[in-house]
Amino acid sequence: MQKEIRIGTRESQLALWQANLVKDLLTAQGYAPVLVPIKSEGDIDLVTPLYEIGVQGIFTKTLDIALLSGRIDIAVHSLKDVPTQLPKNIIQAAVLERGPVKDLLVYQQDTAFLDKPGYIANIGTSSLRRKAQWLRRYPQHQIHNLRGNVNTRLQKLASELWDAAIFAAAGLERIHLRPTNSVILDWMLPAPAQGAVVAVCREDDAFCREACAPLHHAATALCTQIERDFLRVLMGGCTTPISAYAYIQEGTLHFAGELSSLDGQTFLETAQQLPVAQAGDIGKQTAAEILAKGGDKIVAAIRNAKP
Ligand SMILES: NCc1[nH]cc(CCC(=O)O)c1CC(=O)O
Repeated sequence: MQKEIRIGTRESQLALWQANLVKDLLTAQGYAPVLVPIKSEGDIDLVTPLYEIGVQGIFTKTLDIALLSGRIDIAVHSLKDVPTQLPKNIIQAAVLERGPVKDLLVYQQDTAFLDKPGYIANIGTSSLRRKAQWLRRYPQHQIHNLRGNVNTRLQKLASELWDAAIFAAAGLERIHLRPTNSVILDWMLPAPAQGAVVAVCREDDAFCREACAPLHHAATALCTQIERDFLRVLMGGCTTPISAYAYIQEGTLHFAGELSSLDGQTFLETAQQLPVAQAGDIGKQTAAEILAKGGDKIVAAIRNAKP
């Protein structure tokens, strides 16, 4: 009999969808995976000192601990939620082929409000990146905080008198919750690694690394690594108005990245195209250039604005 692979996941509908995807792919490879849903960090007795293992991300912390303590063998995450610095002894075992990348506007009535001059629309989002880009395009609009998982955020939008709210298309489309009243925001530059799913495991777990290897999608891994390099060099793992998107078309890697002030009024951006084979360091390089061009001042202002 095959050795069981325990896949740890958060309990939201999207998290379970992602974990089931990994489960199905591993099953197809002949493995015997089982899901281990794990409650959010508040429900767990945290004995292991976090600072010792260097665990950072609020979404990934609990699963990192479960992994390092041997309670699970693999953890599945939205790569967007994973800190750029992984904890010691945790590695990306597989970056899955990317799904929908863009952001999505879910509106209450229609989108006519976008073209009404002077109209002060109410828009829900808690993302600094979405807020900054939205306010640059629609400076008069009012942004409202909208937290929670995609299900609770959709409910909240429906219960508020807001005009619209912004979501990751991947989050809604994957669990078939994209409402008819929605439109892709093609002009909005997504978050680093948006739409990508990662399976992580312990570095010393040769069995799981081998099991996950066929799930790895090299092009997605390269593109998201470039995007996350851009984020890491600019700002580290904090939530920030940093956007980055890389994709490959006919051997050419296209990269766009942006650092914005919180109000969206000041921003520095980069757009690059180069052969895939030469693209590995482009996220790091362009982030360093942006810092040197005054990005350091934008970053300092963002840090100081934080409570
Ligand atoms: N920040 C939460 C989060 N993390 C991943 C997704 C959706 C899936 C993805 O972007 O890969 C979402 C929801 C959202 O941003 O609307």
